[in-house]
Amino acid sequence: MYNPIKTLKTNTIGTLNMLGLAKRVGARLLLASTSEVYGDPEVHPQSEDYWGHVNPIGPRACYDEGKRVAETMCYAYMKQEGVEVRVARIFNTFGPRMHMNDGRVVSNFILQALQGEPLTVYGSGSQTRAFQYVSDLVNGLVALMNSNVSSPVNLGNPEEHTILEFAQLIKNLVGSGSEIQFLSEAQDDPQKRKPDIKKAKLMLGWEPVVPLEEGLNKAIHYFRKELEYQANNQYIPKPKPARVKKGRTRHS
Ligand SMILES: O=C(O)[C@H]1O[C@H](OP(=O)(O)OP(=O)(O)OC[C@H]2O[C@@H](n3ccc(=O)[nH]c3=O)[C@H](O)[C@@H]2O)[C@H](O)[C@@H](O)[C@@H]1O
Repeated sequence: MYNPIKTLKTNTIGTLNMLGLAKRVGARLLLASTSEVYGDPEVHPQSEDYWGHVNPIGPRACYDEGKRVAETMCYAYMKQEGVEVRVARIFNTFGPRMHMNDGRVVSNFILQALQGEPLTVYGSGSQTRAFQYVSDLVNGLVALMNSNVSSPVNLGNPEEHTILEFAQLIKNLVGSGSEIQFLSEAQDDPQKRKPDIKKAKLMLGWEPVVPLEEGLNKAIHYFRKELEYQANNQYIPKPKPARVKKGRTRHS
């Protein structure tokens, strides 16, 4: 994490401030929680009743533990002060208008493929993720806020891929000649992640509808236009460098 103290303050003090405000004005509060509360999960797929597997002192802890305590605070305010809370556990999400340089895998791979740079895979690429398109998430959040479900709900697309498959898919969709470059694995990187969305289906009547390739094509289109625009303005964004330990680099 780029700034662990700021991440912790936002998740803890920020959530506390918002809960205080919600109590004062009688508002319903939506917590944008995360699949990261499950850590590097030993249960697969992850359902809401799984308590998770988080390293409390690792490099991701500021985010994982920050979100976990944010959830704890929501339920303390609900119980003690009657604040209405809705808690969405959001799984990996992408789409147009996502930040081009925040270092996440979708933005990195698309930028790298469009710029003819190597696609940087951390570790062997056998770790998995399931990616949801942003409009599906927004519909899920609206359904959750309009529901009477106060317990946490997973919002994600259960279509799971390895990161290496994902790199190849993006290369193909972009039509890029980029090579795939293997870098050292990121510390405490969750090895598997896939949402169990039975609860959202049953209680919200929600499920994702946008196929992965369709969503990726929209994101690629957006990134291409942004690059063109920024090239005309003399600014070429670069993918954020690998947030990994120094190590041996392999090429495929
Ligand atoms: O959606 C979620 O649940 C969480 O997902 C992400 O965390 P992460 O799954 O680690 O997302 P990425 O940083 O995009 O990484 C996904 C995978 O791709 C790998 N990766 C990432 C970037 C890259 O250039 N190459 C690469 O192989 C990572 O090691 C990881 O295995 C976000 O960083 C969190 O904010 C969010 O809460």
